[in-house]
Amino acid sequence: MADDALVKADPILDGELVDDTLPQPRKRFESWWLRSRWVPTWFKDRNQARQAAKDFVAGVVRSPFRCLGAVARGLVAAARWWRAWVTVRDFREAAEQSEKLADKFADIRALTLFRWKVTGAVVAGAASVTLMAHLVYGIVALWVVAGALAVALAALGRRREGSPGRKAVLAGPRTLRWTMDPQVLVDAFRDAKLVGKDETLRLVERATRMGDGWAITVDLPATRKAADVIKNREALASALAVDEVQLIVERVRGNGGHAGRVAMWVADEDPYASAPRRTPLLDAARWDAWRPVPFGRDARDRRVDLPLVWTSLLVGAIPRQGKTFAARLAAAGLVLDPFTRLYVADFKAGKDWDAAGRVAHRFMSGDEPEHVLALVGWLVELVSEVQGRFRRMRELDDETCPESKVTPAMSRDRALDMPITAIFVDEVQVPLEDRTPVKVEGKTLTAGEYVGELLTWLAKKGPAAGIVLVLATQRPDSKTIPSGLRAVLGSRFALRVMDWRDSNIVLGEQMNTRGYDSSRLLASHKGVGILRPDGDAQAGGDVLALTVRTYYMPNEDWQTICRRGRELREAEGTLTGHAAGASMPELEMPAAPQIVAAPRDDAVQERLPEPLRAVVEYLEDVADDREFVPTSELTAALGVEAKTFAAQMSELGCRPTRYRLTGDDGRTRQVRGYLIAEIDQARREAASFGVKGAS
Ligand SMILES: Nc1ncnc2c1ncn2[C@@H]1O[C@H](COP(=O)(O)OP(=O)(O)OP(=O)(O)O)[C@@H](O)[C@H]1O
Repeated sequence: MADDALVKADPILDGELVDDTLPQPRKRFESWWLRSRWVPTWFKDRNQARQAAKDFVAGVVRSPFRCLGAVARGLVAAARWWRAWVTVRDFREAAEQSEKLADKFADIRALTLFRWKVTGAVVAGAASVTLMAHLVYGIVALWVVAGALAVALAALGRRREGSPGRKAVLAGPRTLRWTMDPQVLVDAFRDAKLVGKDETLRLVERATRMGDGWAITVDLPATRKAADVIKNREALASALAVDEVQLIVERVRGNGGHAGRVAMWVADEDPYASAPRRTPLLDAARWDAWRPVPFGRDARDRRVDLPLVWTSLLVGAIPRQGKTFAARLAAAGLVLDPFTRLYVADFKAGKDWDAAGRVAHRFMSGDEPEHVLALVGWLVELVSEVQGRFRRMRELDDETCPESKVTPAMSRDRALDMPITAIFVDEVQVPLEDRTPVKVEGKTLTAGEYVGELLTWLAKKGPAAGIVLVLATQRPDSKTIPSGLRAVLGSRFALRVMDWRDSNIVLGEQMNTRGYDSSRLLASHKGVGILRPDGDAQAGGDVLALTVRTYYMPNEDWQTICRRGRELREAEGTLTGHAAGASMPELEMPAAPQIVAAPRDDAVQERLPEPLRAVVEYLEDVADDREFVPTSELTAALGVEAKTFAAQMSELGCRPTRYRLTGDDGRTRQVRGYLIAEIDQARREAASFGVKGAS
């Protein structure tokens, strides 16, 4: 195809290198101007100035109508006052209340008559004065009188701050009224119980048109928190009469913000109803894996990029919501970097990932037990790769490797052989739930448990060594994804799930109470999910999480990207493994369950509670394949007192049992001790608890 042959060149940029990590000089006046409370915001910001000009023009155009309205209201108010005066209403009501109306009737009538006369005299006097003025000064006098009367009536009928006049029972749609009348916004905050009855908001930035919606920044009253507004976004959306997907509420952080400053944006219509956008990677000739990958757009149509290096990603959702599409987007950026090594395991066994076979170092698609065992093989391979990388990094000089972390230069240096290596596992619940037995260090585990352990180890240790883990699952429940694994996956993306518990499992505990619950997303909003970026990687600036609609990358675009990735690898000479046509190494597809060594994690071992740590170390030193170890042997070896030892071990979940042992003399005796499997179970539980506690 002709478009295959055409490769877009990188843009040629001309510029000057500026080290913006150094403190930048800023002119004092400029700094004062921008920070001062006395300088109006429209002098500081072009957008605000434009909006102020628009508001001014709108104000001028609307002013005759507003003036007319005020005069009419004034006329009504004056008429009401006069009626009450002329009928002596206050006197009459007081008499009614004290049940003396009959006694006072004559007085009231006399007073009414008198007030009518006064009214008549005033009207006649005013009319004759006006007439005389007209005769003396002509028509001008009439205009002056009418003008003075209008001004007086308009002043009487003007809307006073905080009293927007009489409210109709059915006020009609509230939508967007707040953009013109900030009092409506204050009322909405009060109705949503975000501010008290006597509290009000302070306008920081007036309502401005931004994209296809309106943005406004307000300060909450002292002690009220922006986090609560985010949490109760739905109530505020209801008070403003918009769908909650149209309302974006963010806390303003950093220098210009504080805990009570809220930036709101209200979309004119459902921001996800429009056609999805294609990924910009389609136009990129190549990509750098170290650059955050274009992932999607938020409701305000701002681009959201996802850093992948030095972190890992968990994608969770119910079926058909766009999980695979999201994971493929992350993969696309790495496919377009020829220095990246890819492992792709598609347990969905569909066609979605097939194109990755052209570029991947290891690739498989299937959901049989042999595929799970192949994955075990890959993971073991990656574990030893990570251990090897750390060993080699220790030997490198400080200039090449300043810390025990892969750098961009190191990842591209072929002599060092430490490329960014990403492993994508779609439908990761399939291997995690597999029950095929595998023997590890003489102990039998299910393949699922072992995959869980290996993935946890890789997610914890791998990122610094340039390993990126991307896992997608259809079943984000606590039984499928071990908590130890979840705790170490840095970035999370939750598309629609069944309930808030599943959402919390993907996004993290208590996220629903902080206003992030992906079970509330609409089924029709495919590809829309909540992204919780890695705190260290800072994908979304300072936000905790944000709603994103992923770019749309159908299969044909994905194939184009993979084809381009292959061409780039061919040109750089980095095509390896499966993509280069290498036959599957034995490790990849073992015929029978294989014995593989569990990775030893010194850091976790260090954190094991005593005396478990001492027991584990002793058993490792002895290194035999017994099923049972007598208590007497352990107490003698560790030099501890038997009773205390038994109590401590019980607390850690290891209870002693009686076991038949055959002695050297051939006689069988019953001894008390511990099953190795139980000790191992306690070790694993303590280790994963340690990870959770540390994170
Ligand atoms: N960003 C997007 N914009 C619009 N539609 C999308 C987007 N992402 C995914 N979709 C649509 O959602 C459908 C389901 O996507 P995908 O196959 O990724 O779902 P899945 O969650 O992986 O499903 P399963 O669990 O069945 O594997 C796709 O066919 C696609 O048309």
